[in-house]
Amino acid sequence: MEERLRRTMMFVPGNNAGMVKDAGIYGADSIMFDLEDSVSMAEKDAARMLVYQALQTQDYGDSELVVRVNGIDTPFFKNDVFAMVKAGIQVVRLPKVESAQMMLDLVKVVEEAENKFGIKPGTTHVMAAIESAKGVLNAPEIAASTDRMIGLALSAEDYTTDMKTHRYPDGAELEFARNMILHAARAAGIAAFDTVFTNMNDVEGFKRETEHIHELGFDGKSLVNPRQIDWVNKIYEPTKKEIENALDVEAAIEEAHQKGSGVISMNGQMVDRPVVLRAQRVIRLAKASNLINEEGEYIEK
Ligand SMILES: CC(C)(COP(=O)(O)OP(=O)(O)OC[C@H]1O[C@@H](n2cnc3c(N)ncnc32)[C@H](O)[C@@H]1OP(=O)(O)O)[C@@H](O)C(=O)NCCC(=O)NCCSC(=O)C[C@@](O)(CC(=O)O)C(=O)O
Ligand SMILES: [Mg+2]
Repeated sequence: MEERLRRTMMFVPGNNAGMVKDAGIYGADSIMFDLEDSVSMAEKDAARMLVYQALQTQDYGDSELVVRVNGIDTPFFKNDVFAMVKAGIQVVRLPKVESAQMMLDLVKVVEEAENKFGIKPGTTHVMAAIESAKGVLNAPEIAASTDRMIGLALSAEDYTTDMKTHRYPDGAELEFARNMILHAARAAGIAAFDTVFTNMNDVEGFKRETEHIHELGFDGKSLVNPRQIDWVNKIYEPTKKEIENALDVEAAIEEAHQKGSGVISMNGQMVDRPVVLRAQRVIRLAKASNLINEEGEYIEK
């Protein structure tokens, strides 16, 4: 199955009826309804109900639908998971994950809910938000905890609090966590999401951070505002040179396969499986940015 692009995962406060209703119009790769920290204690039940109803009635287009449920140790957790699974959510994001066991406990409840509501077992995927030193150190076992996992996310607001620091413009305080999470995710074959950037007035800071995590190899970022979607997409857009090279690689490997080989030389450059995989990702990103036409050619903008 073709890997899904997950450049932008936008938080939508689950108690904000307007935002929940319109969340589909911005073109986020993933929409993440939040039942946790953006919702006050008094509104937990109302938010769950609002998101449940929206999932039944709204059209969110091609966006992947994710919900951040309340933590496993809260009185809201089980009701959140049951309601969201019943509503057909695609991914349940568990906050403040510190061990593989927490993911297994989540999966047990997801399984119960799938059985209860007659949903095909295994349909609902899960992901973990890493928000503490313990979570970062256990990232490899968390990433590999269950076949339902689609990704790990760094949650820098809680993480920096746990580390007794705060966020700095150069992001040095996050480098270890970023690298651990990225390596754990890649080793398990799942996605890695960088953290939210919450200062809406610092557009340059947001872009600098996104360029950095793009270079490191993150699939994308968690976002708090729709304006951030285009900025991320622009940074993840491949260049004309990268796209043309990827198209040449596809053609060259096709020729190699026809000759019964898995490797070929293209302008003196060896083309083999890893080069092909990179080219395929470039082509997926280019298609998502409308930079390749039906005939598979680069579109000059
Ligand atoms: C930041 C701000 C207040 C700015 O307000 P502003 O008013 O300046 O926004 P404007 O740009 O003016 O809005 C223009 C139009 O977009 C609409 N619109 C805006 N935001 C939208 C949105 N998110 N979804 C859909 N629609 C949206 C809006 O309704 C308006 O629509 P309209 O009136 O029709 O024009 C607002 O965005 C917002 O509330 N964001 C969500 C905050 C949130 O969810 N926080 C919790 C997650 S973090 C966390 O918990 C930390 C973490 O756990 C994270 C981890 O784990 O990763 C960790 O530890 O790190
Ligand atoms: Mg948090």
